[in-house]
Amino acid sequence: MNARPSALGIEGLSAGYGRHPVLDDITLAITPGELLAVLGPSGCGKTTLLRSIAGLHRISKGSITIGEHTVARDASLHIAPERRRVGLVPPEGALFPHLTVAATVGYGLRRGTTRAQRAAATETLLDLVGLPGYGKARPAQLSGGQQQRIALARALAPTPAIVLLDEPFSALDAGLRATLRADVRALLHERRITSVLVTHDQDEALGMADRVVVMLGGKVAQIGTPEEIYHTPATLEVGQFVGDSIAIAADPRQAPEGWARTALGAIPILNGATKPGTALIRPEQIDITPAVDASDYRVTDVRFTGPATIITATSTDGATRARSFTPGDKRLRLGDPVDIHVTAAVPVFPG
Ligand SMILES: Nc1ncnc2c1ncn2[C@@H]1O[C@H](COP(=O)(O)OP(=O)(O)OP(=O)(O)O)[C@@H](O)[C@H]1O
Repeated sequence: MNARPSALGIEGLSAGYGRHPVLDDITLAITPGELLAVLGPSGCGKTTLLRSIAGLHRISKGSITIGEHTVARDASLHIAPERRRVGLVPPEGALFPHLTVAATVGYGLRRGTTRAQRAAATETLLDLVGLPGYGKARPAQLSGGQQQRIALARALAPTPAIVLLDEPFSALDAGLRATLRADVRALLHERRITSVLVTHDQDEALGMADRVVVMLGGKVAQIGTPEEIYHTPATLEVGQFVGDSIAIAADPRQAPEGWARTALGAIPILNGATKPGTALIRPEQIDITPAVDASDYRVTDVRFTGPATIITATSTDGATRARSFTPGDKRLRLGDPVDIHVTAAVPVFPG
């Protein structure tokens, strides 16, 4: 038994729109202070899950528990959003244009506090999100990133049990997105704020979260640490959705134990597969080097990206292609004959 209470527990949750089912039997638990990312392609139901937790969408089956309180059970129990102690940060802040920053953040502070207490608490929150002294500003005077910081301060004001972030950085340009991700992650961790981050951005999910839930087609496909999701995907589908990869036929029969025969030669395998299947290989697990002898592979693309050069090699019959990330310039040119080595043990999936 796990003695640690969950900050959020979801059991057998199903939900949809009218007759259109979206979420199918979702079960997951979040520990206090954890940052969980929900990662999935567009339309898989991420926002519906977040809105169900927030109480903005009625579930049809299962239950949602926040701390010790069950806030939704089947279609029969539905606690109103304002009584769930959740703070929501929507994709583009959705700040009221006519309210000042102080009024926006102060709005969420608990009733019963004096004006002076609210002003002090507001300033503390603005400090926390890196915008001290911005109380008098209005949304139109703020950048997109500043608006998102205010939306976070507003969500944190009533000291919620859980903060839900719905694609909070999607409207920002790349540089600002990276800064804000790092700042928000540090803030949530320092304060041990339990949070759920919905995103379709893999870098964001892997780089920010303590654990990641991969959702495919309304179901939980895998829950794990970013490293587990990336290196030991539960299925070929998860592996192909998260990160770059190539998939090739692999046959562990007629190969030494722990190895499989593939079009790239014998490769080491991870998960003890004994039947023919499909190996999933990441570009950083592939080494492409100038051919020592005659080779069936030629360089078909060289792409410089700054920190790495991406080299693609293709077999002369066109059937097999491998991609490799290599730091710097490997002095390979289009058309060069090459050898391909798989440098790490990789998973093999059935089929
Ligand atoms: N109000 C609605 N009425 C009917 N169907 C809806 C409604 N909102 C969403 N859907 C449908 O539910 C499914 C899941 O939508 P949802 O917004 O939860 O997905 P998502 O994973 O958040 O997608 P995205 O990353 O594009 O925001 C989609 O097929 C969508 O068309």
